[in-house]
Amino acid sequence: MAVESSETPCPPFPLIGDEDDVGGHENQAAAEVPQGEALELPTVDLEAPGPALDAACRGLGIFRLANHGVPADLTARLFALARDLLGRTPFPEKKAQPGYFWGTPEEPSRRVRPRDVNWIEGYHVHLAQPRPIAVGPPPPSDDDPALGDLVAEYADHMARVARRLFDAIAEALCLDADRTASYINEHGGYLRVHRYPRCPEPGHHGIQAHTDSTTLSIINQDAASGGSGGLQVHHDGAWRDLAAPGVPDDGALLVNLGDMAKAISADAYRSVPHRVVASMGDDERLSLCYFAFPRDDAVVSCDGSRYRPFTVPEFRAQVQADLKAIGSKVGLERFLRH
Ligand SMILES: O=C(O)CCC(=O)C(=O)O
Ligand SMILES: [Fe+2]
Repeated sequence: MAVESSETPCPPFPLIGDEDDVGGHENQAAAEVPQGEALELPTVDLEAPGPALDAACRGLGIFRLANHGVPADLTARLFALARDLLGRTPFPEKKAQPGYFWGTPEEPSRRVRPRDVNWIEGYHVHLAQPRPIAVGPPPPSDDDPALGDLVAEYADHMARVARRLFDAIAEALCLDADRTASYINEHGGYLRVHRYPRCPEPGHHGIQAHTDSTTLSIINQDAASGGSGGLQVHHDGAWRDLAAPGVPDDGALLVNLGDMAKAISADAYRSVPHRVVASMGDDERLSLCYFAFPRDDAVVSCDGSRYRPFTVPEFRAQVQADLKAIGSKVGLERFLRH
């Protein structure tokens, strides 16, 4: 049995209670690593990143970003539209829309257990596609915004923020002009609009633990999600919620570094393991996530690095091969020099 009927907006997420292979398995999510105290994140000011940026990248690998210049009303309109589209549209209609995804993309070669299916749905947008961006349904009338138009406007802000941030990172890492230009492709990459629907059963993840394969990722969570909103970071041997910001709804973005930032800094910067717990209370979580990678033709390398030089297409191919063979990403360890 699944939770959904064809009339409801909820995708057909499977329940753990219906698993037929539970014998001998512990509930992984419940049995896991201890939960530590909420983590206070440093704040970096995009207008004056200074030494705080380098320190945050070396320390936690995740920080709040203030003074980013993304208009609050653009974010609010995007969240309102996404909430409406994803929260009300019957699932069969949603799944026919361009860019829609839900759950965990299944590898044909392996069976994903119900407890491993992510309780998430949303829209996935490749930013390199020509505009107008084809995502979601057509707007009901010419006076209504198309999801693709709002996403395009938001993506332009993300590109500006990512470039500015990366220029400051490149300066801190003393990267040459070529690497500064090519280690982040701010107009490529992708953007995801996430909804974590309410989940009726404990033990599920919104997104299971992972590191991003990006240079950097920028997360914007809706105000209703509060401080942490289900996002957790693995730090000092425990999963930690994020402490609420000093000022509620301070409008800051969250930035986390990914594997490419770790590689180009010879492990000086952290690619932080994180996950999202499934939405259990009354608030369901929404987030806008922007993912930026090096250009495809950039050779990712760093003096003194443990990793051999590689390109993003090589890295992606390895991740896909590992997902197929063992069901999970191995990541940078696959690129260690011998
Ligand atoms: O939705 C979020 O806040 C985080 C999602 C995430 O970690 C990812 O998509 O890689
Ligand atoms: Fe992530």
